[in-house]
Amino acid sequence: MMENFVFPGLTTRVVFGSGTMARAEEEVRRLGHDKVLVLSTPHQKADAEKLATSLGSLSAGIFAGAVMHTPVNVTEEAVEAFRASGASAVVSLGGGSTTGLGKAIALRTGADQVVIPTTYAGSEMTDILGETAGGEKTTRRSPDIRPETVIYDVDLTLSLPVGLTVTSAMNAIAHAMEAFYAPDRNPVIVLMCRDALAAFRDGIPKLIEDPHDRTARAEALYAAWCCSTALGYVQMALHHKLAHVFGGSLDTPHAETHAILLPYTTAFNEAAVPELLAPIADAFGGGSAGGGIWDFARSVGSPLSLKAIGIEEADLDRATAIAVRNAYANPRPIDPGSIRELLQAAWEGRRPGG
Ligand SMILES: NC(=O)c1ccc[n+]([C@@H]2O[C@H](COP(=O)([O-])OP(=O)(O)OC[C@H]3O[C@@H](n4cnc5c(N)ncnc54)[C@H](O)[C@@H]3O)[C@@H](O)[C@H]2O)c1
Ligand SMILES: O=C(O)CCC(=O)CC(=O)O
Repeated sequence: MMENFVFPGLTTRVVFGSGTMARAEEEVRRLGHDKVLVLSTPHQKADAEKLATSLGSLSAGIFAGAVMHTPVNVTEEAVEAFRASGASAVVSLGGGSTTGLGKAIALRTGADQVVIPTTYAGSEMTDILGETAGGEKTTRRSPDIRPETVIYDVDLTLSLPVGLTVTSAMNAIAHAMEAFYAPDRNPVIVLMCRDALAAFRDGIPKLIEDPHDRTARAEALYAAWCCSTALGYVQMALHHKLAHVFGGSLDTPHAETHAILLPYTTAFNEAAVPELLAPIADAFGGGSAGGGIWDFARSVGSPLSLKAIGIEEADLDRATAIAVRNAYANPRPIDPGSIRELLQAAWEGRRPGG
């Protein structure tokens, strides 16, 4: 039977395709701005400079200091640069770290945001901002955080290294996984997530063979848009909470952390809501959602254990304590014992369900 639902509408304008970055000027002007600050990480500064040049008189300069997990001290420096530049909007060129910085600036100054994503992390379609201060990551949601315009340019993802292609896709799949059981899910989001799973399942092996396969890159970026949209309209639960604990308190790399935890959080919640996670088992096989996603992760060379990214076994108790501190809408009740068991399995890299 069809469940009751609310469909909130999709508010962010999306421009998708190949070569679409050339439309940045038109999109900024469409929002009514005549000065923008271009944002990037230090690694993508050359790309930001090219973009700023192409924006001509619209460009008020570049801030190329975005850092993973959005540290508040970096944001403060960027806000100062934004105010000094005379810009009224930001153009964020890069992965989730750059998008996060743009959101943090927007929240503090009211700036509009045009985001040009270059990974599959999926921050661009959400109203979520995670920020790190004092060794802890806190998350908030607000309509003021959600970007006004997103330009997906397939060409910009051709340079994404294979390792990050795989783990960033796993990060996106995690958004779909939690959307399937979110209390505020709706049929449109569920359809988008099903389509995204198939696109990643078929596209990622092709990108491992040939990272410049434009058709597969387009499929993967489309899938990333679907998953980001899902994350932007539903509540996050255990999986994202655990990823934030490791990222915020133990400074683990974001995409890898998601990739490693995903089979375990999936299996944990599958025990409570197998019917809601059936699309994952359908997409990846393996006899179960948790087992299927672990098999897929192994087949595409995704990291499989927390141990492999430098987490000490002794860190698991602290991570458990932080993870159970706040309540969130998880379909299976959470207690320290079961979370510690989940983390032990993820630390060792054991296949869920044997
Ligand atoms: N708020 C949200 O809704 C949301 C959602 C997902 C992720 N995030 C945040 O995003 C951050 C992680 O984002 P990420 O995984 O995209 O990492 P990232 O943005 O830090 O990118 C990783 C590295 O890859 C480089 N890079 C990005 N795209 C590239 C490309 N096409 N070619 C070559 N190099 C490229 C970047 O410059 C950076 O050095 C975290 O801080 C996370 O919390 C937020
Ligand atoms: O901006 C954040 O860090 C919170 C949302 C988020 O990180 C989504 C994710 O974990 O991929």
